[in-house]
Amino acid sequence: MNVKEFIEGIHYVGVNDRTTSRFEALWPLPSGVTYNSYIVTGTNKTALIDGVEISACEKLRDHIKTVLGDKAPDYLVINHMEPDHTGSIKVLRSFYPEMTIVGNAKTLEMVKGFYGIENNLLKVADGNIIDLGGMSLRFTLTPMVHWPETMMTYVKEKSVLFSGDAFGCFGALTGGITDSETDTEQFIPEMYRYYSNIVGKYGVFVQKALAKLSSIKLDYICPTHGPVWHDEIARVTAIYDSLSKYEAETGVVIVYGSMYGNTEEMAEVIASRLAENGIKKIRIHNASYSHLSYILSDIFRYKGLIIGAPTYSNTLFPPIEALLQAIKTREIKNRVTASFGSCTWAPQSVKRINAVLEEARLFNGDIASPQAKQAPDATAINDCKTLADAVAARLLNSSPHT
Ligand SMILES: Cc1cc2nc3c(=O)[nH]c(=O)nc-3n(C[C@H](O)[C@H](O)[C@H](O)COP(=O)(O)O)c2cc1C
Repeated sequence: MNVKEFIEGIHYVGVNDRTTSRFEALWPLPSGVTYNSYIVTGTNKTALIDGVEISACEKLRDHIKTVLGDKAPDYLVINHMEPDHTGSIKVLRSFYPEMTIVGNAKTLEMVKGFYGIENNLLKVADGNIIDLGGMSLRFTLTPMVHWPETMMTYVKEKSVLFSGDAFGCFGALTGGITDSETDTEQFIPEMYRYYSNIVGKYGVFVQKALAKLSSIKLDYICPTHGPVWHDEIARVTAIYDSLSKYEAETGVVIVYGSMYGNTEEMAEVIASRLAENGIKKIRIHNASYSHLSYILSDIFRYKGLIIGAPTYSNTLFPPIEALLQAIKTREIKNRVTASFGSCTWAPQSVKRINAVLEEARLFNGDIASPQAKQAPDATAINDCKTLADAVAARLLNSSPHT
């Protein structure tokens, strides 16, 4: 049972889920996920911060009982309405009818809309404080750090921030609750994947939230997924700062689609030539086999992006079309991009890749796109090498993390 008083007066009461295979019915969960919930105990009142997904509700209730016995929490604070945190609130309400649900104006509208709950609600605004007795909850609105209602809750007396989805990651906990007690290397890649897929579109809003939080003292960050951050606060806030500015490391992601190996051969030539040019961090994805979430995670991480595809029914091979739309949706910026493709009679794939890159403001028109007709011939191979040289030169001449 994951119940632990990790700071005096603050308990972790969250739940591990190792059976749901896809988060939001989209993102694979090879190591599971957590639904984090916390209890803050003051001398007069108690507050449950964030709830859990409906299937985890019974476990959450057991955890609450372990901490509070038969007493009900006085408040349930909702930092984020997404049902992986609120799916349980109707049932929790039936367990604890006297518990007041706390949220901002947008949250409470959603509480009514999703769950039909209209009574015993407390509306809070930016900067409002609830005093629990020796512990206080201060609310900071951080809209669009995922949804419009998202907010964070700060306990000044302990310098603890309940950050909602921000700083969260996929992966169930493996015994330890805080980063001091666990191997965080299992979670950091999953923080990149979580950010890129779930929060990535909202970089501007993450920057606004980071600015709002910059003056407060942070000893613990308690997100809704993954471990509680304490020792590694500087590391995870730097990751968030960098990702939300669309900064990237020197490295190249090559993503390609290929049915019969012709486009794949071009990808291999490009990768070899990049390596000859001194690029070490090269990540290659066959888009029919790598899950989109891992491809996007690498694209957020590395500065170079080279996309290749065959022409398919007079347009683009479908997995690459889907990838391009996902890139566009996330408004990814500041990448060195290039494209390549293959066809048999009428080339369309490169035209389409470049058109979507252009719509996404990611098109570098000065790097030519190699095209193979049937198997790549000497000219196509040579053009792939020229492309790799141009991308490498751009990357090696720009400073890392820009
Ligand atoms: C279902 C299907 C649709 C295709 N549509 C086109 C097309 O519209 N125009 C074209 O020039 N080639 C088309 N091709 C041919 C491929 O683009 C070409 O063979 C290419 O080299 C395949 O690359 P790959 O070996 O990387 O899969 C099609 C091939 C398949 C299997």
